[in-house]
Amino acid sequence: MNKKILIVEDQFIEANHLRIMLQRADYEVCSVARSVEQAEEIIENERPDLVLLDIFLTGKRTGIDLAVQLRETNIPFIYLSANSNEEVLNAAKATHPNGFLVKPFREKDLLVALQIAHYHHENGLESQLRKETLLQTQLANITAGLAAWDQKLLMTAQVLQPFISFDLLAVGTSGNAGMPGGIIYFLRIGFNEYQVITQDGLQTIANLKNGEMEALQAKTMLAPDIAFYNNEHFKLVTSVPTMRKLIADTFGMHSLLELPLPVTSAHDSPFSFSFYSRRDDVYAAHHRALCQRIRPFLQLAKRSMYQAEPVAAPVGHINLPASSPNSVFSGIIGRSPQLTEVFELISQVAPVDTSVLITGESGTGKERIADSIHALSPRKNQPLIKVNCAALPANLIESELFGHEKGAFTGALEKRIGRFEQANHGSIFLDEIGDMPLETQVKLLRVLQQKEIERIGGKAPVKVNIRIIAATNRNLEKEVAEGRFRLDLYYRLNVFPIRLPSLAERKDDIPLLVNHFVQIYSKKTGKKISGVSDKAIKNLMAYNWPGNIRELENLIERSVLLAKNDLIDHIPLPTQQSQKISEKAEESRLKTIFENERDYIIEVLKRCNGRIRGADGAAAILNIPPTTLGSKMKKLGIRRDFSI
Ligand SMILES: Nc1ncnc2c1ncn2[C@@H]1O[C@H](COP(=O)(O)OP(=O)(O)OP(=O)(O)O)[C@@H](O)[C@H]1O
Repeated sequence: MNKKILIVEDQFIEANHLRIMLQRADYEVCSVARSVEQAEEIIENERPDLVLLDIFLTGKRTGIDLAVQLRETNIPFIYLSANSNEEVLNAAKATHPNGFLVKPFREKDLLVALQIAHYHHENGLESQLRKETLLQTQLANITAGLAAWDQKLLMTAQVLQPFISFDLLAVGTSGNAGMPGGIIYFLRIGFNEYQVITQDGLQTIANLKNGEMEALQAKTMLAPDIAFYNNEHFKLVTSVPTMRKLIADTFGMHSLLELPLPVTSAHDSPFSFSFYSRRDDVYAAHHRALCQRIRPFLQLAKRSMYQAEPVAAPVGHINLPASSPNSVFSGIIGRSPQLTEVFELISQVAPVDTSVLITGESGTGKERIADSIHALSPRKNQPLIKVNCAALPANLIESELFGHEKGAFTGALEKRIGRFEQANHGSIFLDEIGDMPLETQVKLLRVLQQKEIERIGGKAPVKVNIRIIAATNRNLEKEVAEGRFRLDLYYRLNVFPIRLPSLAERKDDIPLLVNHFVQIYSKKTGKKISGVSDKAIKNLMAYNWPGNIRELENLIERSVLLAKNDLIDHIPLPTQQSQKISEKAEESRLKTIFENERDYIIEVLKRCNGRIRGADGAAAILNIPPTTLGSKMKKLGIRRDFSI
């Protein structure tokens, strides 16, 4: 059956042109809307399979306003816009479009974008369904199991987390009709690690007197049905003294999703799951829809808990050791909520073959994340081939990636198997994908679409079965807007984006990281260093880490090398401030080889305007190959814009 497309475009000529292109490709154009209002009416009557959506339309509302509704009703859409302004792109991106075409575009671009959008939509739906079936099975297994009720609750919290992300889950009954423990709280303290807090425990943490909590509970009216509260709504529901306000204030929560279970008999008391998140604007209509679908399973789980052997209610707050998938991420140090979120994304995406795009500043650990995605995937016993797209010379990149036949070009003395073929049945990590030349991008797109490669000089394409993990520290939307990165490739790669927070965004992880690196480098150097003083840690926490974890690691390595005592009590930081204050002192201080090398490379890069390759590039002046310069810059934490 032909797919039904709705065009939302207020320019008559453009809309007509689109209609012709679509009909030529056998799509059915159900209508053309000039405003959001018209589009809403058509969507209600026709339910198109996909919407092509201009951003600026006749009337007050924009395509971005309509996109929010399309997302909620699960209709895929592609933006069409002439406006490449970054702010608009960011607002559009926040609505998770299935594609973005920058006007003017070619017929070919439109057709590829449509194919990609359908592919993503269908795959997204399919994998969502698969995951949800798994969730239902897990809930049914918990229900049928023999664990005590508090264990069952903990297991329920754990299996819900990937679907409804929460920092605190309050679950239970305020009526206390036979349910031991009343309400119990699960505070997330790590990936799959929860602190279990009883009502007594909460009273202690919140510093309440006897009777005060009961008074708050009595004033807390549960919503009659599933409801979520973000932003202003959240402020409103937490403005009056109730349990919601108590939890929001005590734990710094900003969003709430409430899932009450239906009361089915006179003996039943109100029982609910309340998911709280520290992030703003987390819960949405799709969470409400999911809650509706899983509610019958939770109802069964609740009954089984009533029947479970009553055990003494836990006193105070206790830690229930959860099975520890943390160990899977053992090389990735950190427990901050920002990193925990990344772990969650990894565990969701690793088992499926979806392409992953890891973004984040240089030195945030993108390569580590790629390693763990591969290690957690069914391909873990097959190779993970790593390619640094920025370090490959432009004239060799193709033969490096796709291989060549003997004699394919001057100098091709032997047949060469490219990296893609080496990665067959495994994964390929394309680091610095934003630096890939445009001509190679076209070829990569073909690998993604057709799952085959062509060796240079080869006679027939070779089928490959590869999982793609790409990473970049560039802003790819900006690269697309400026014509340096292909939009169709961007959408193919950006199926599952993972953004790694900078170290400055997760400073809570600094003490753990410092400890980790101290241990590594003490072992390497054979020194017995017990740790770093509190004062030094405080200084490290105050610094803003432009070179991220790599910079921290380098600094600790140097401090361990230079340490004279078993406790490192001072770590000199390259802060701009301290540099200014003590410029004189700095002049008289002898620099280390590390600092000298770094400063010299930065100086040369500045003179070459950041150019690395070519006769007047930094590598030629330094008389080293560009690839060596690239790895030195990486090691020394120097970015391409030669800042550190
Ligand atoms: N969470 C972490 N725990 C421990 N070590 C880490 C962590 N994240 C990164 N590292 C270490 O920091 C250094 C930089 O990490 P990595 O090379 O993965 O960064 P990157 O984001 O890929 O950098 P670039 O964009 O420059 O390629 C590596 O030595 C890595 O082992």
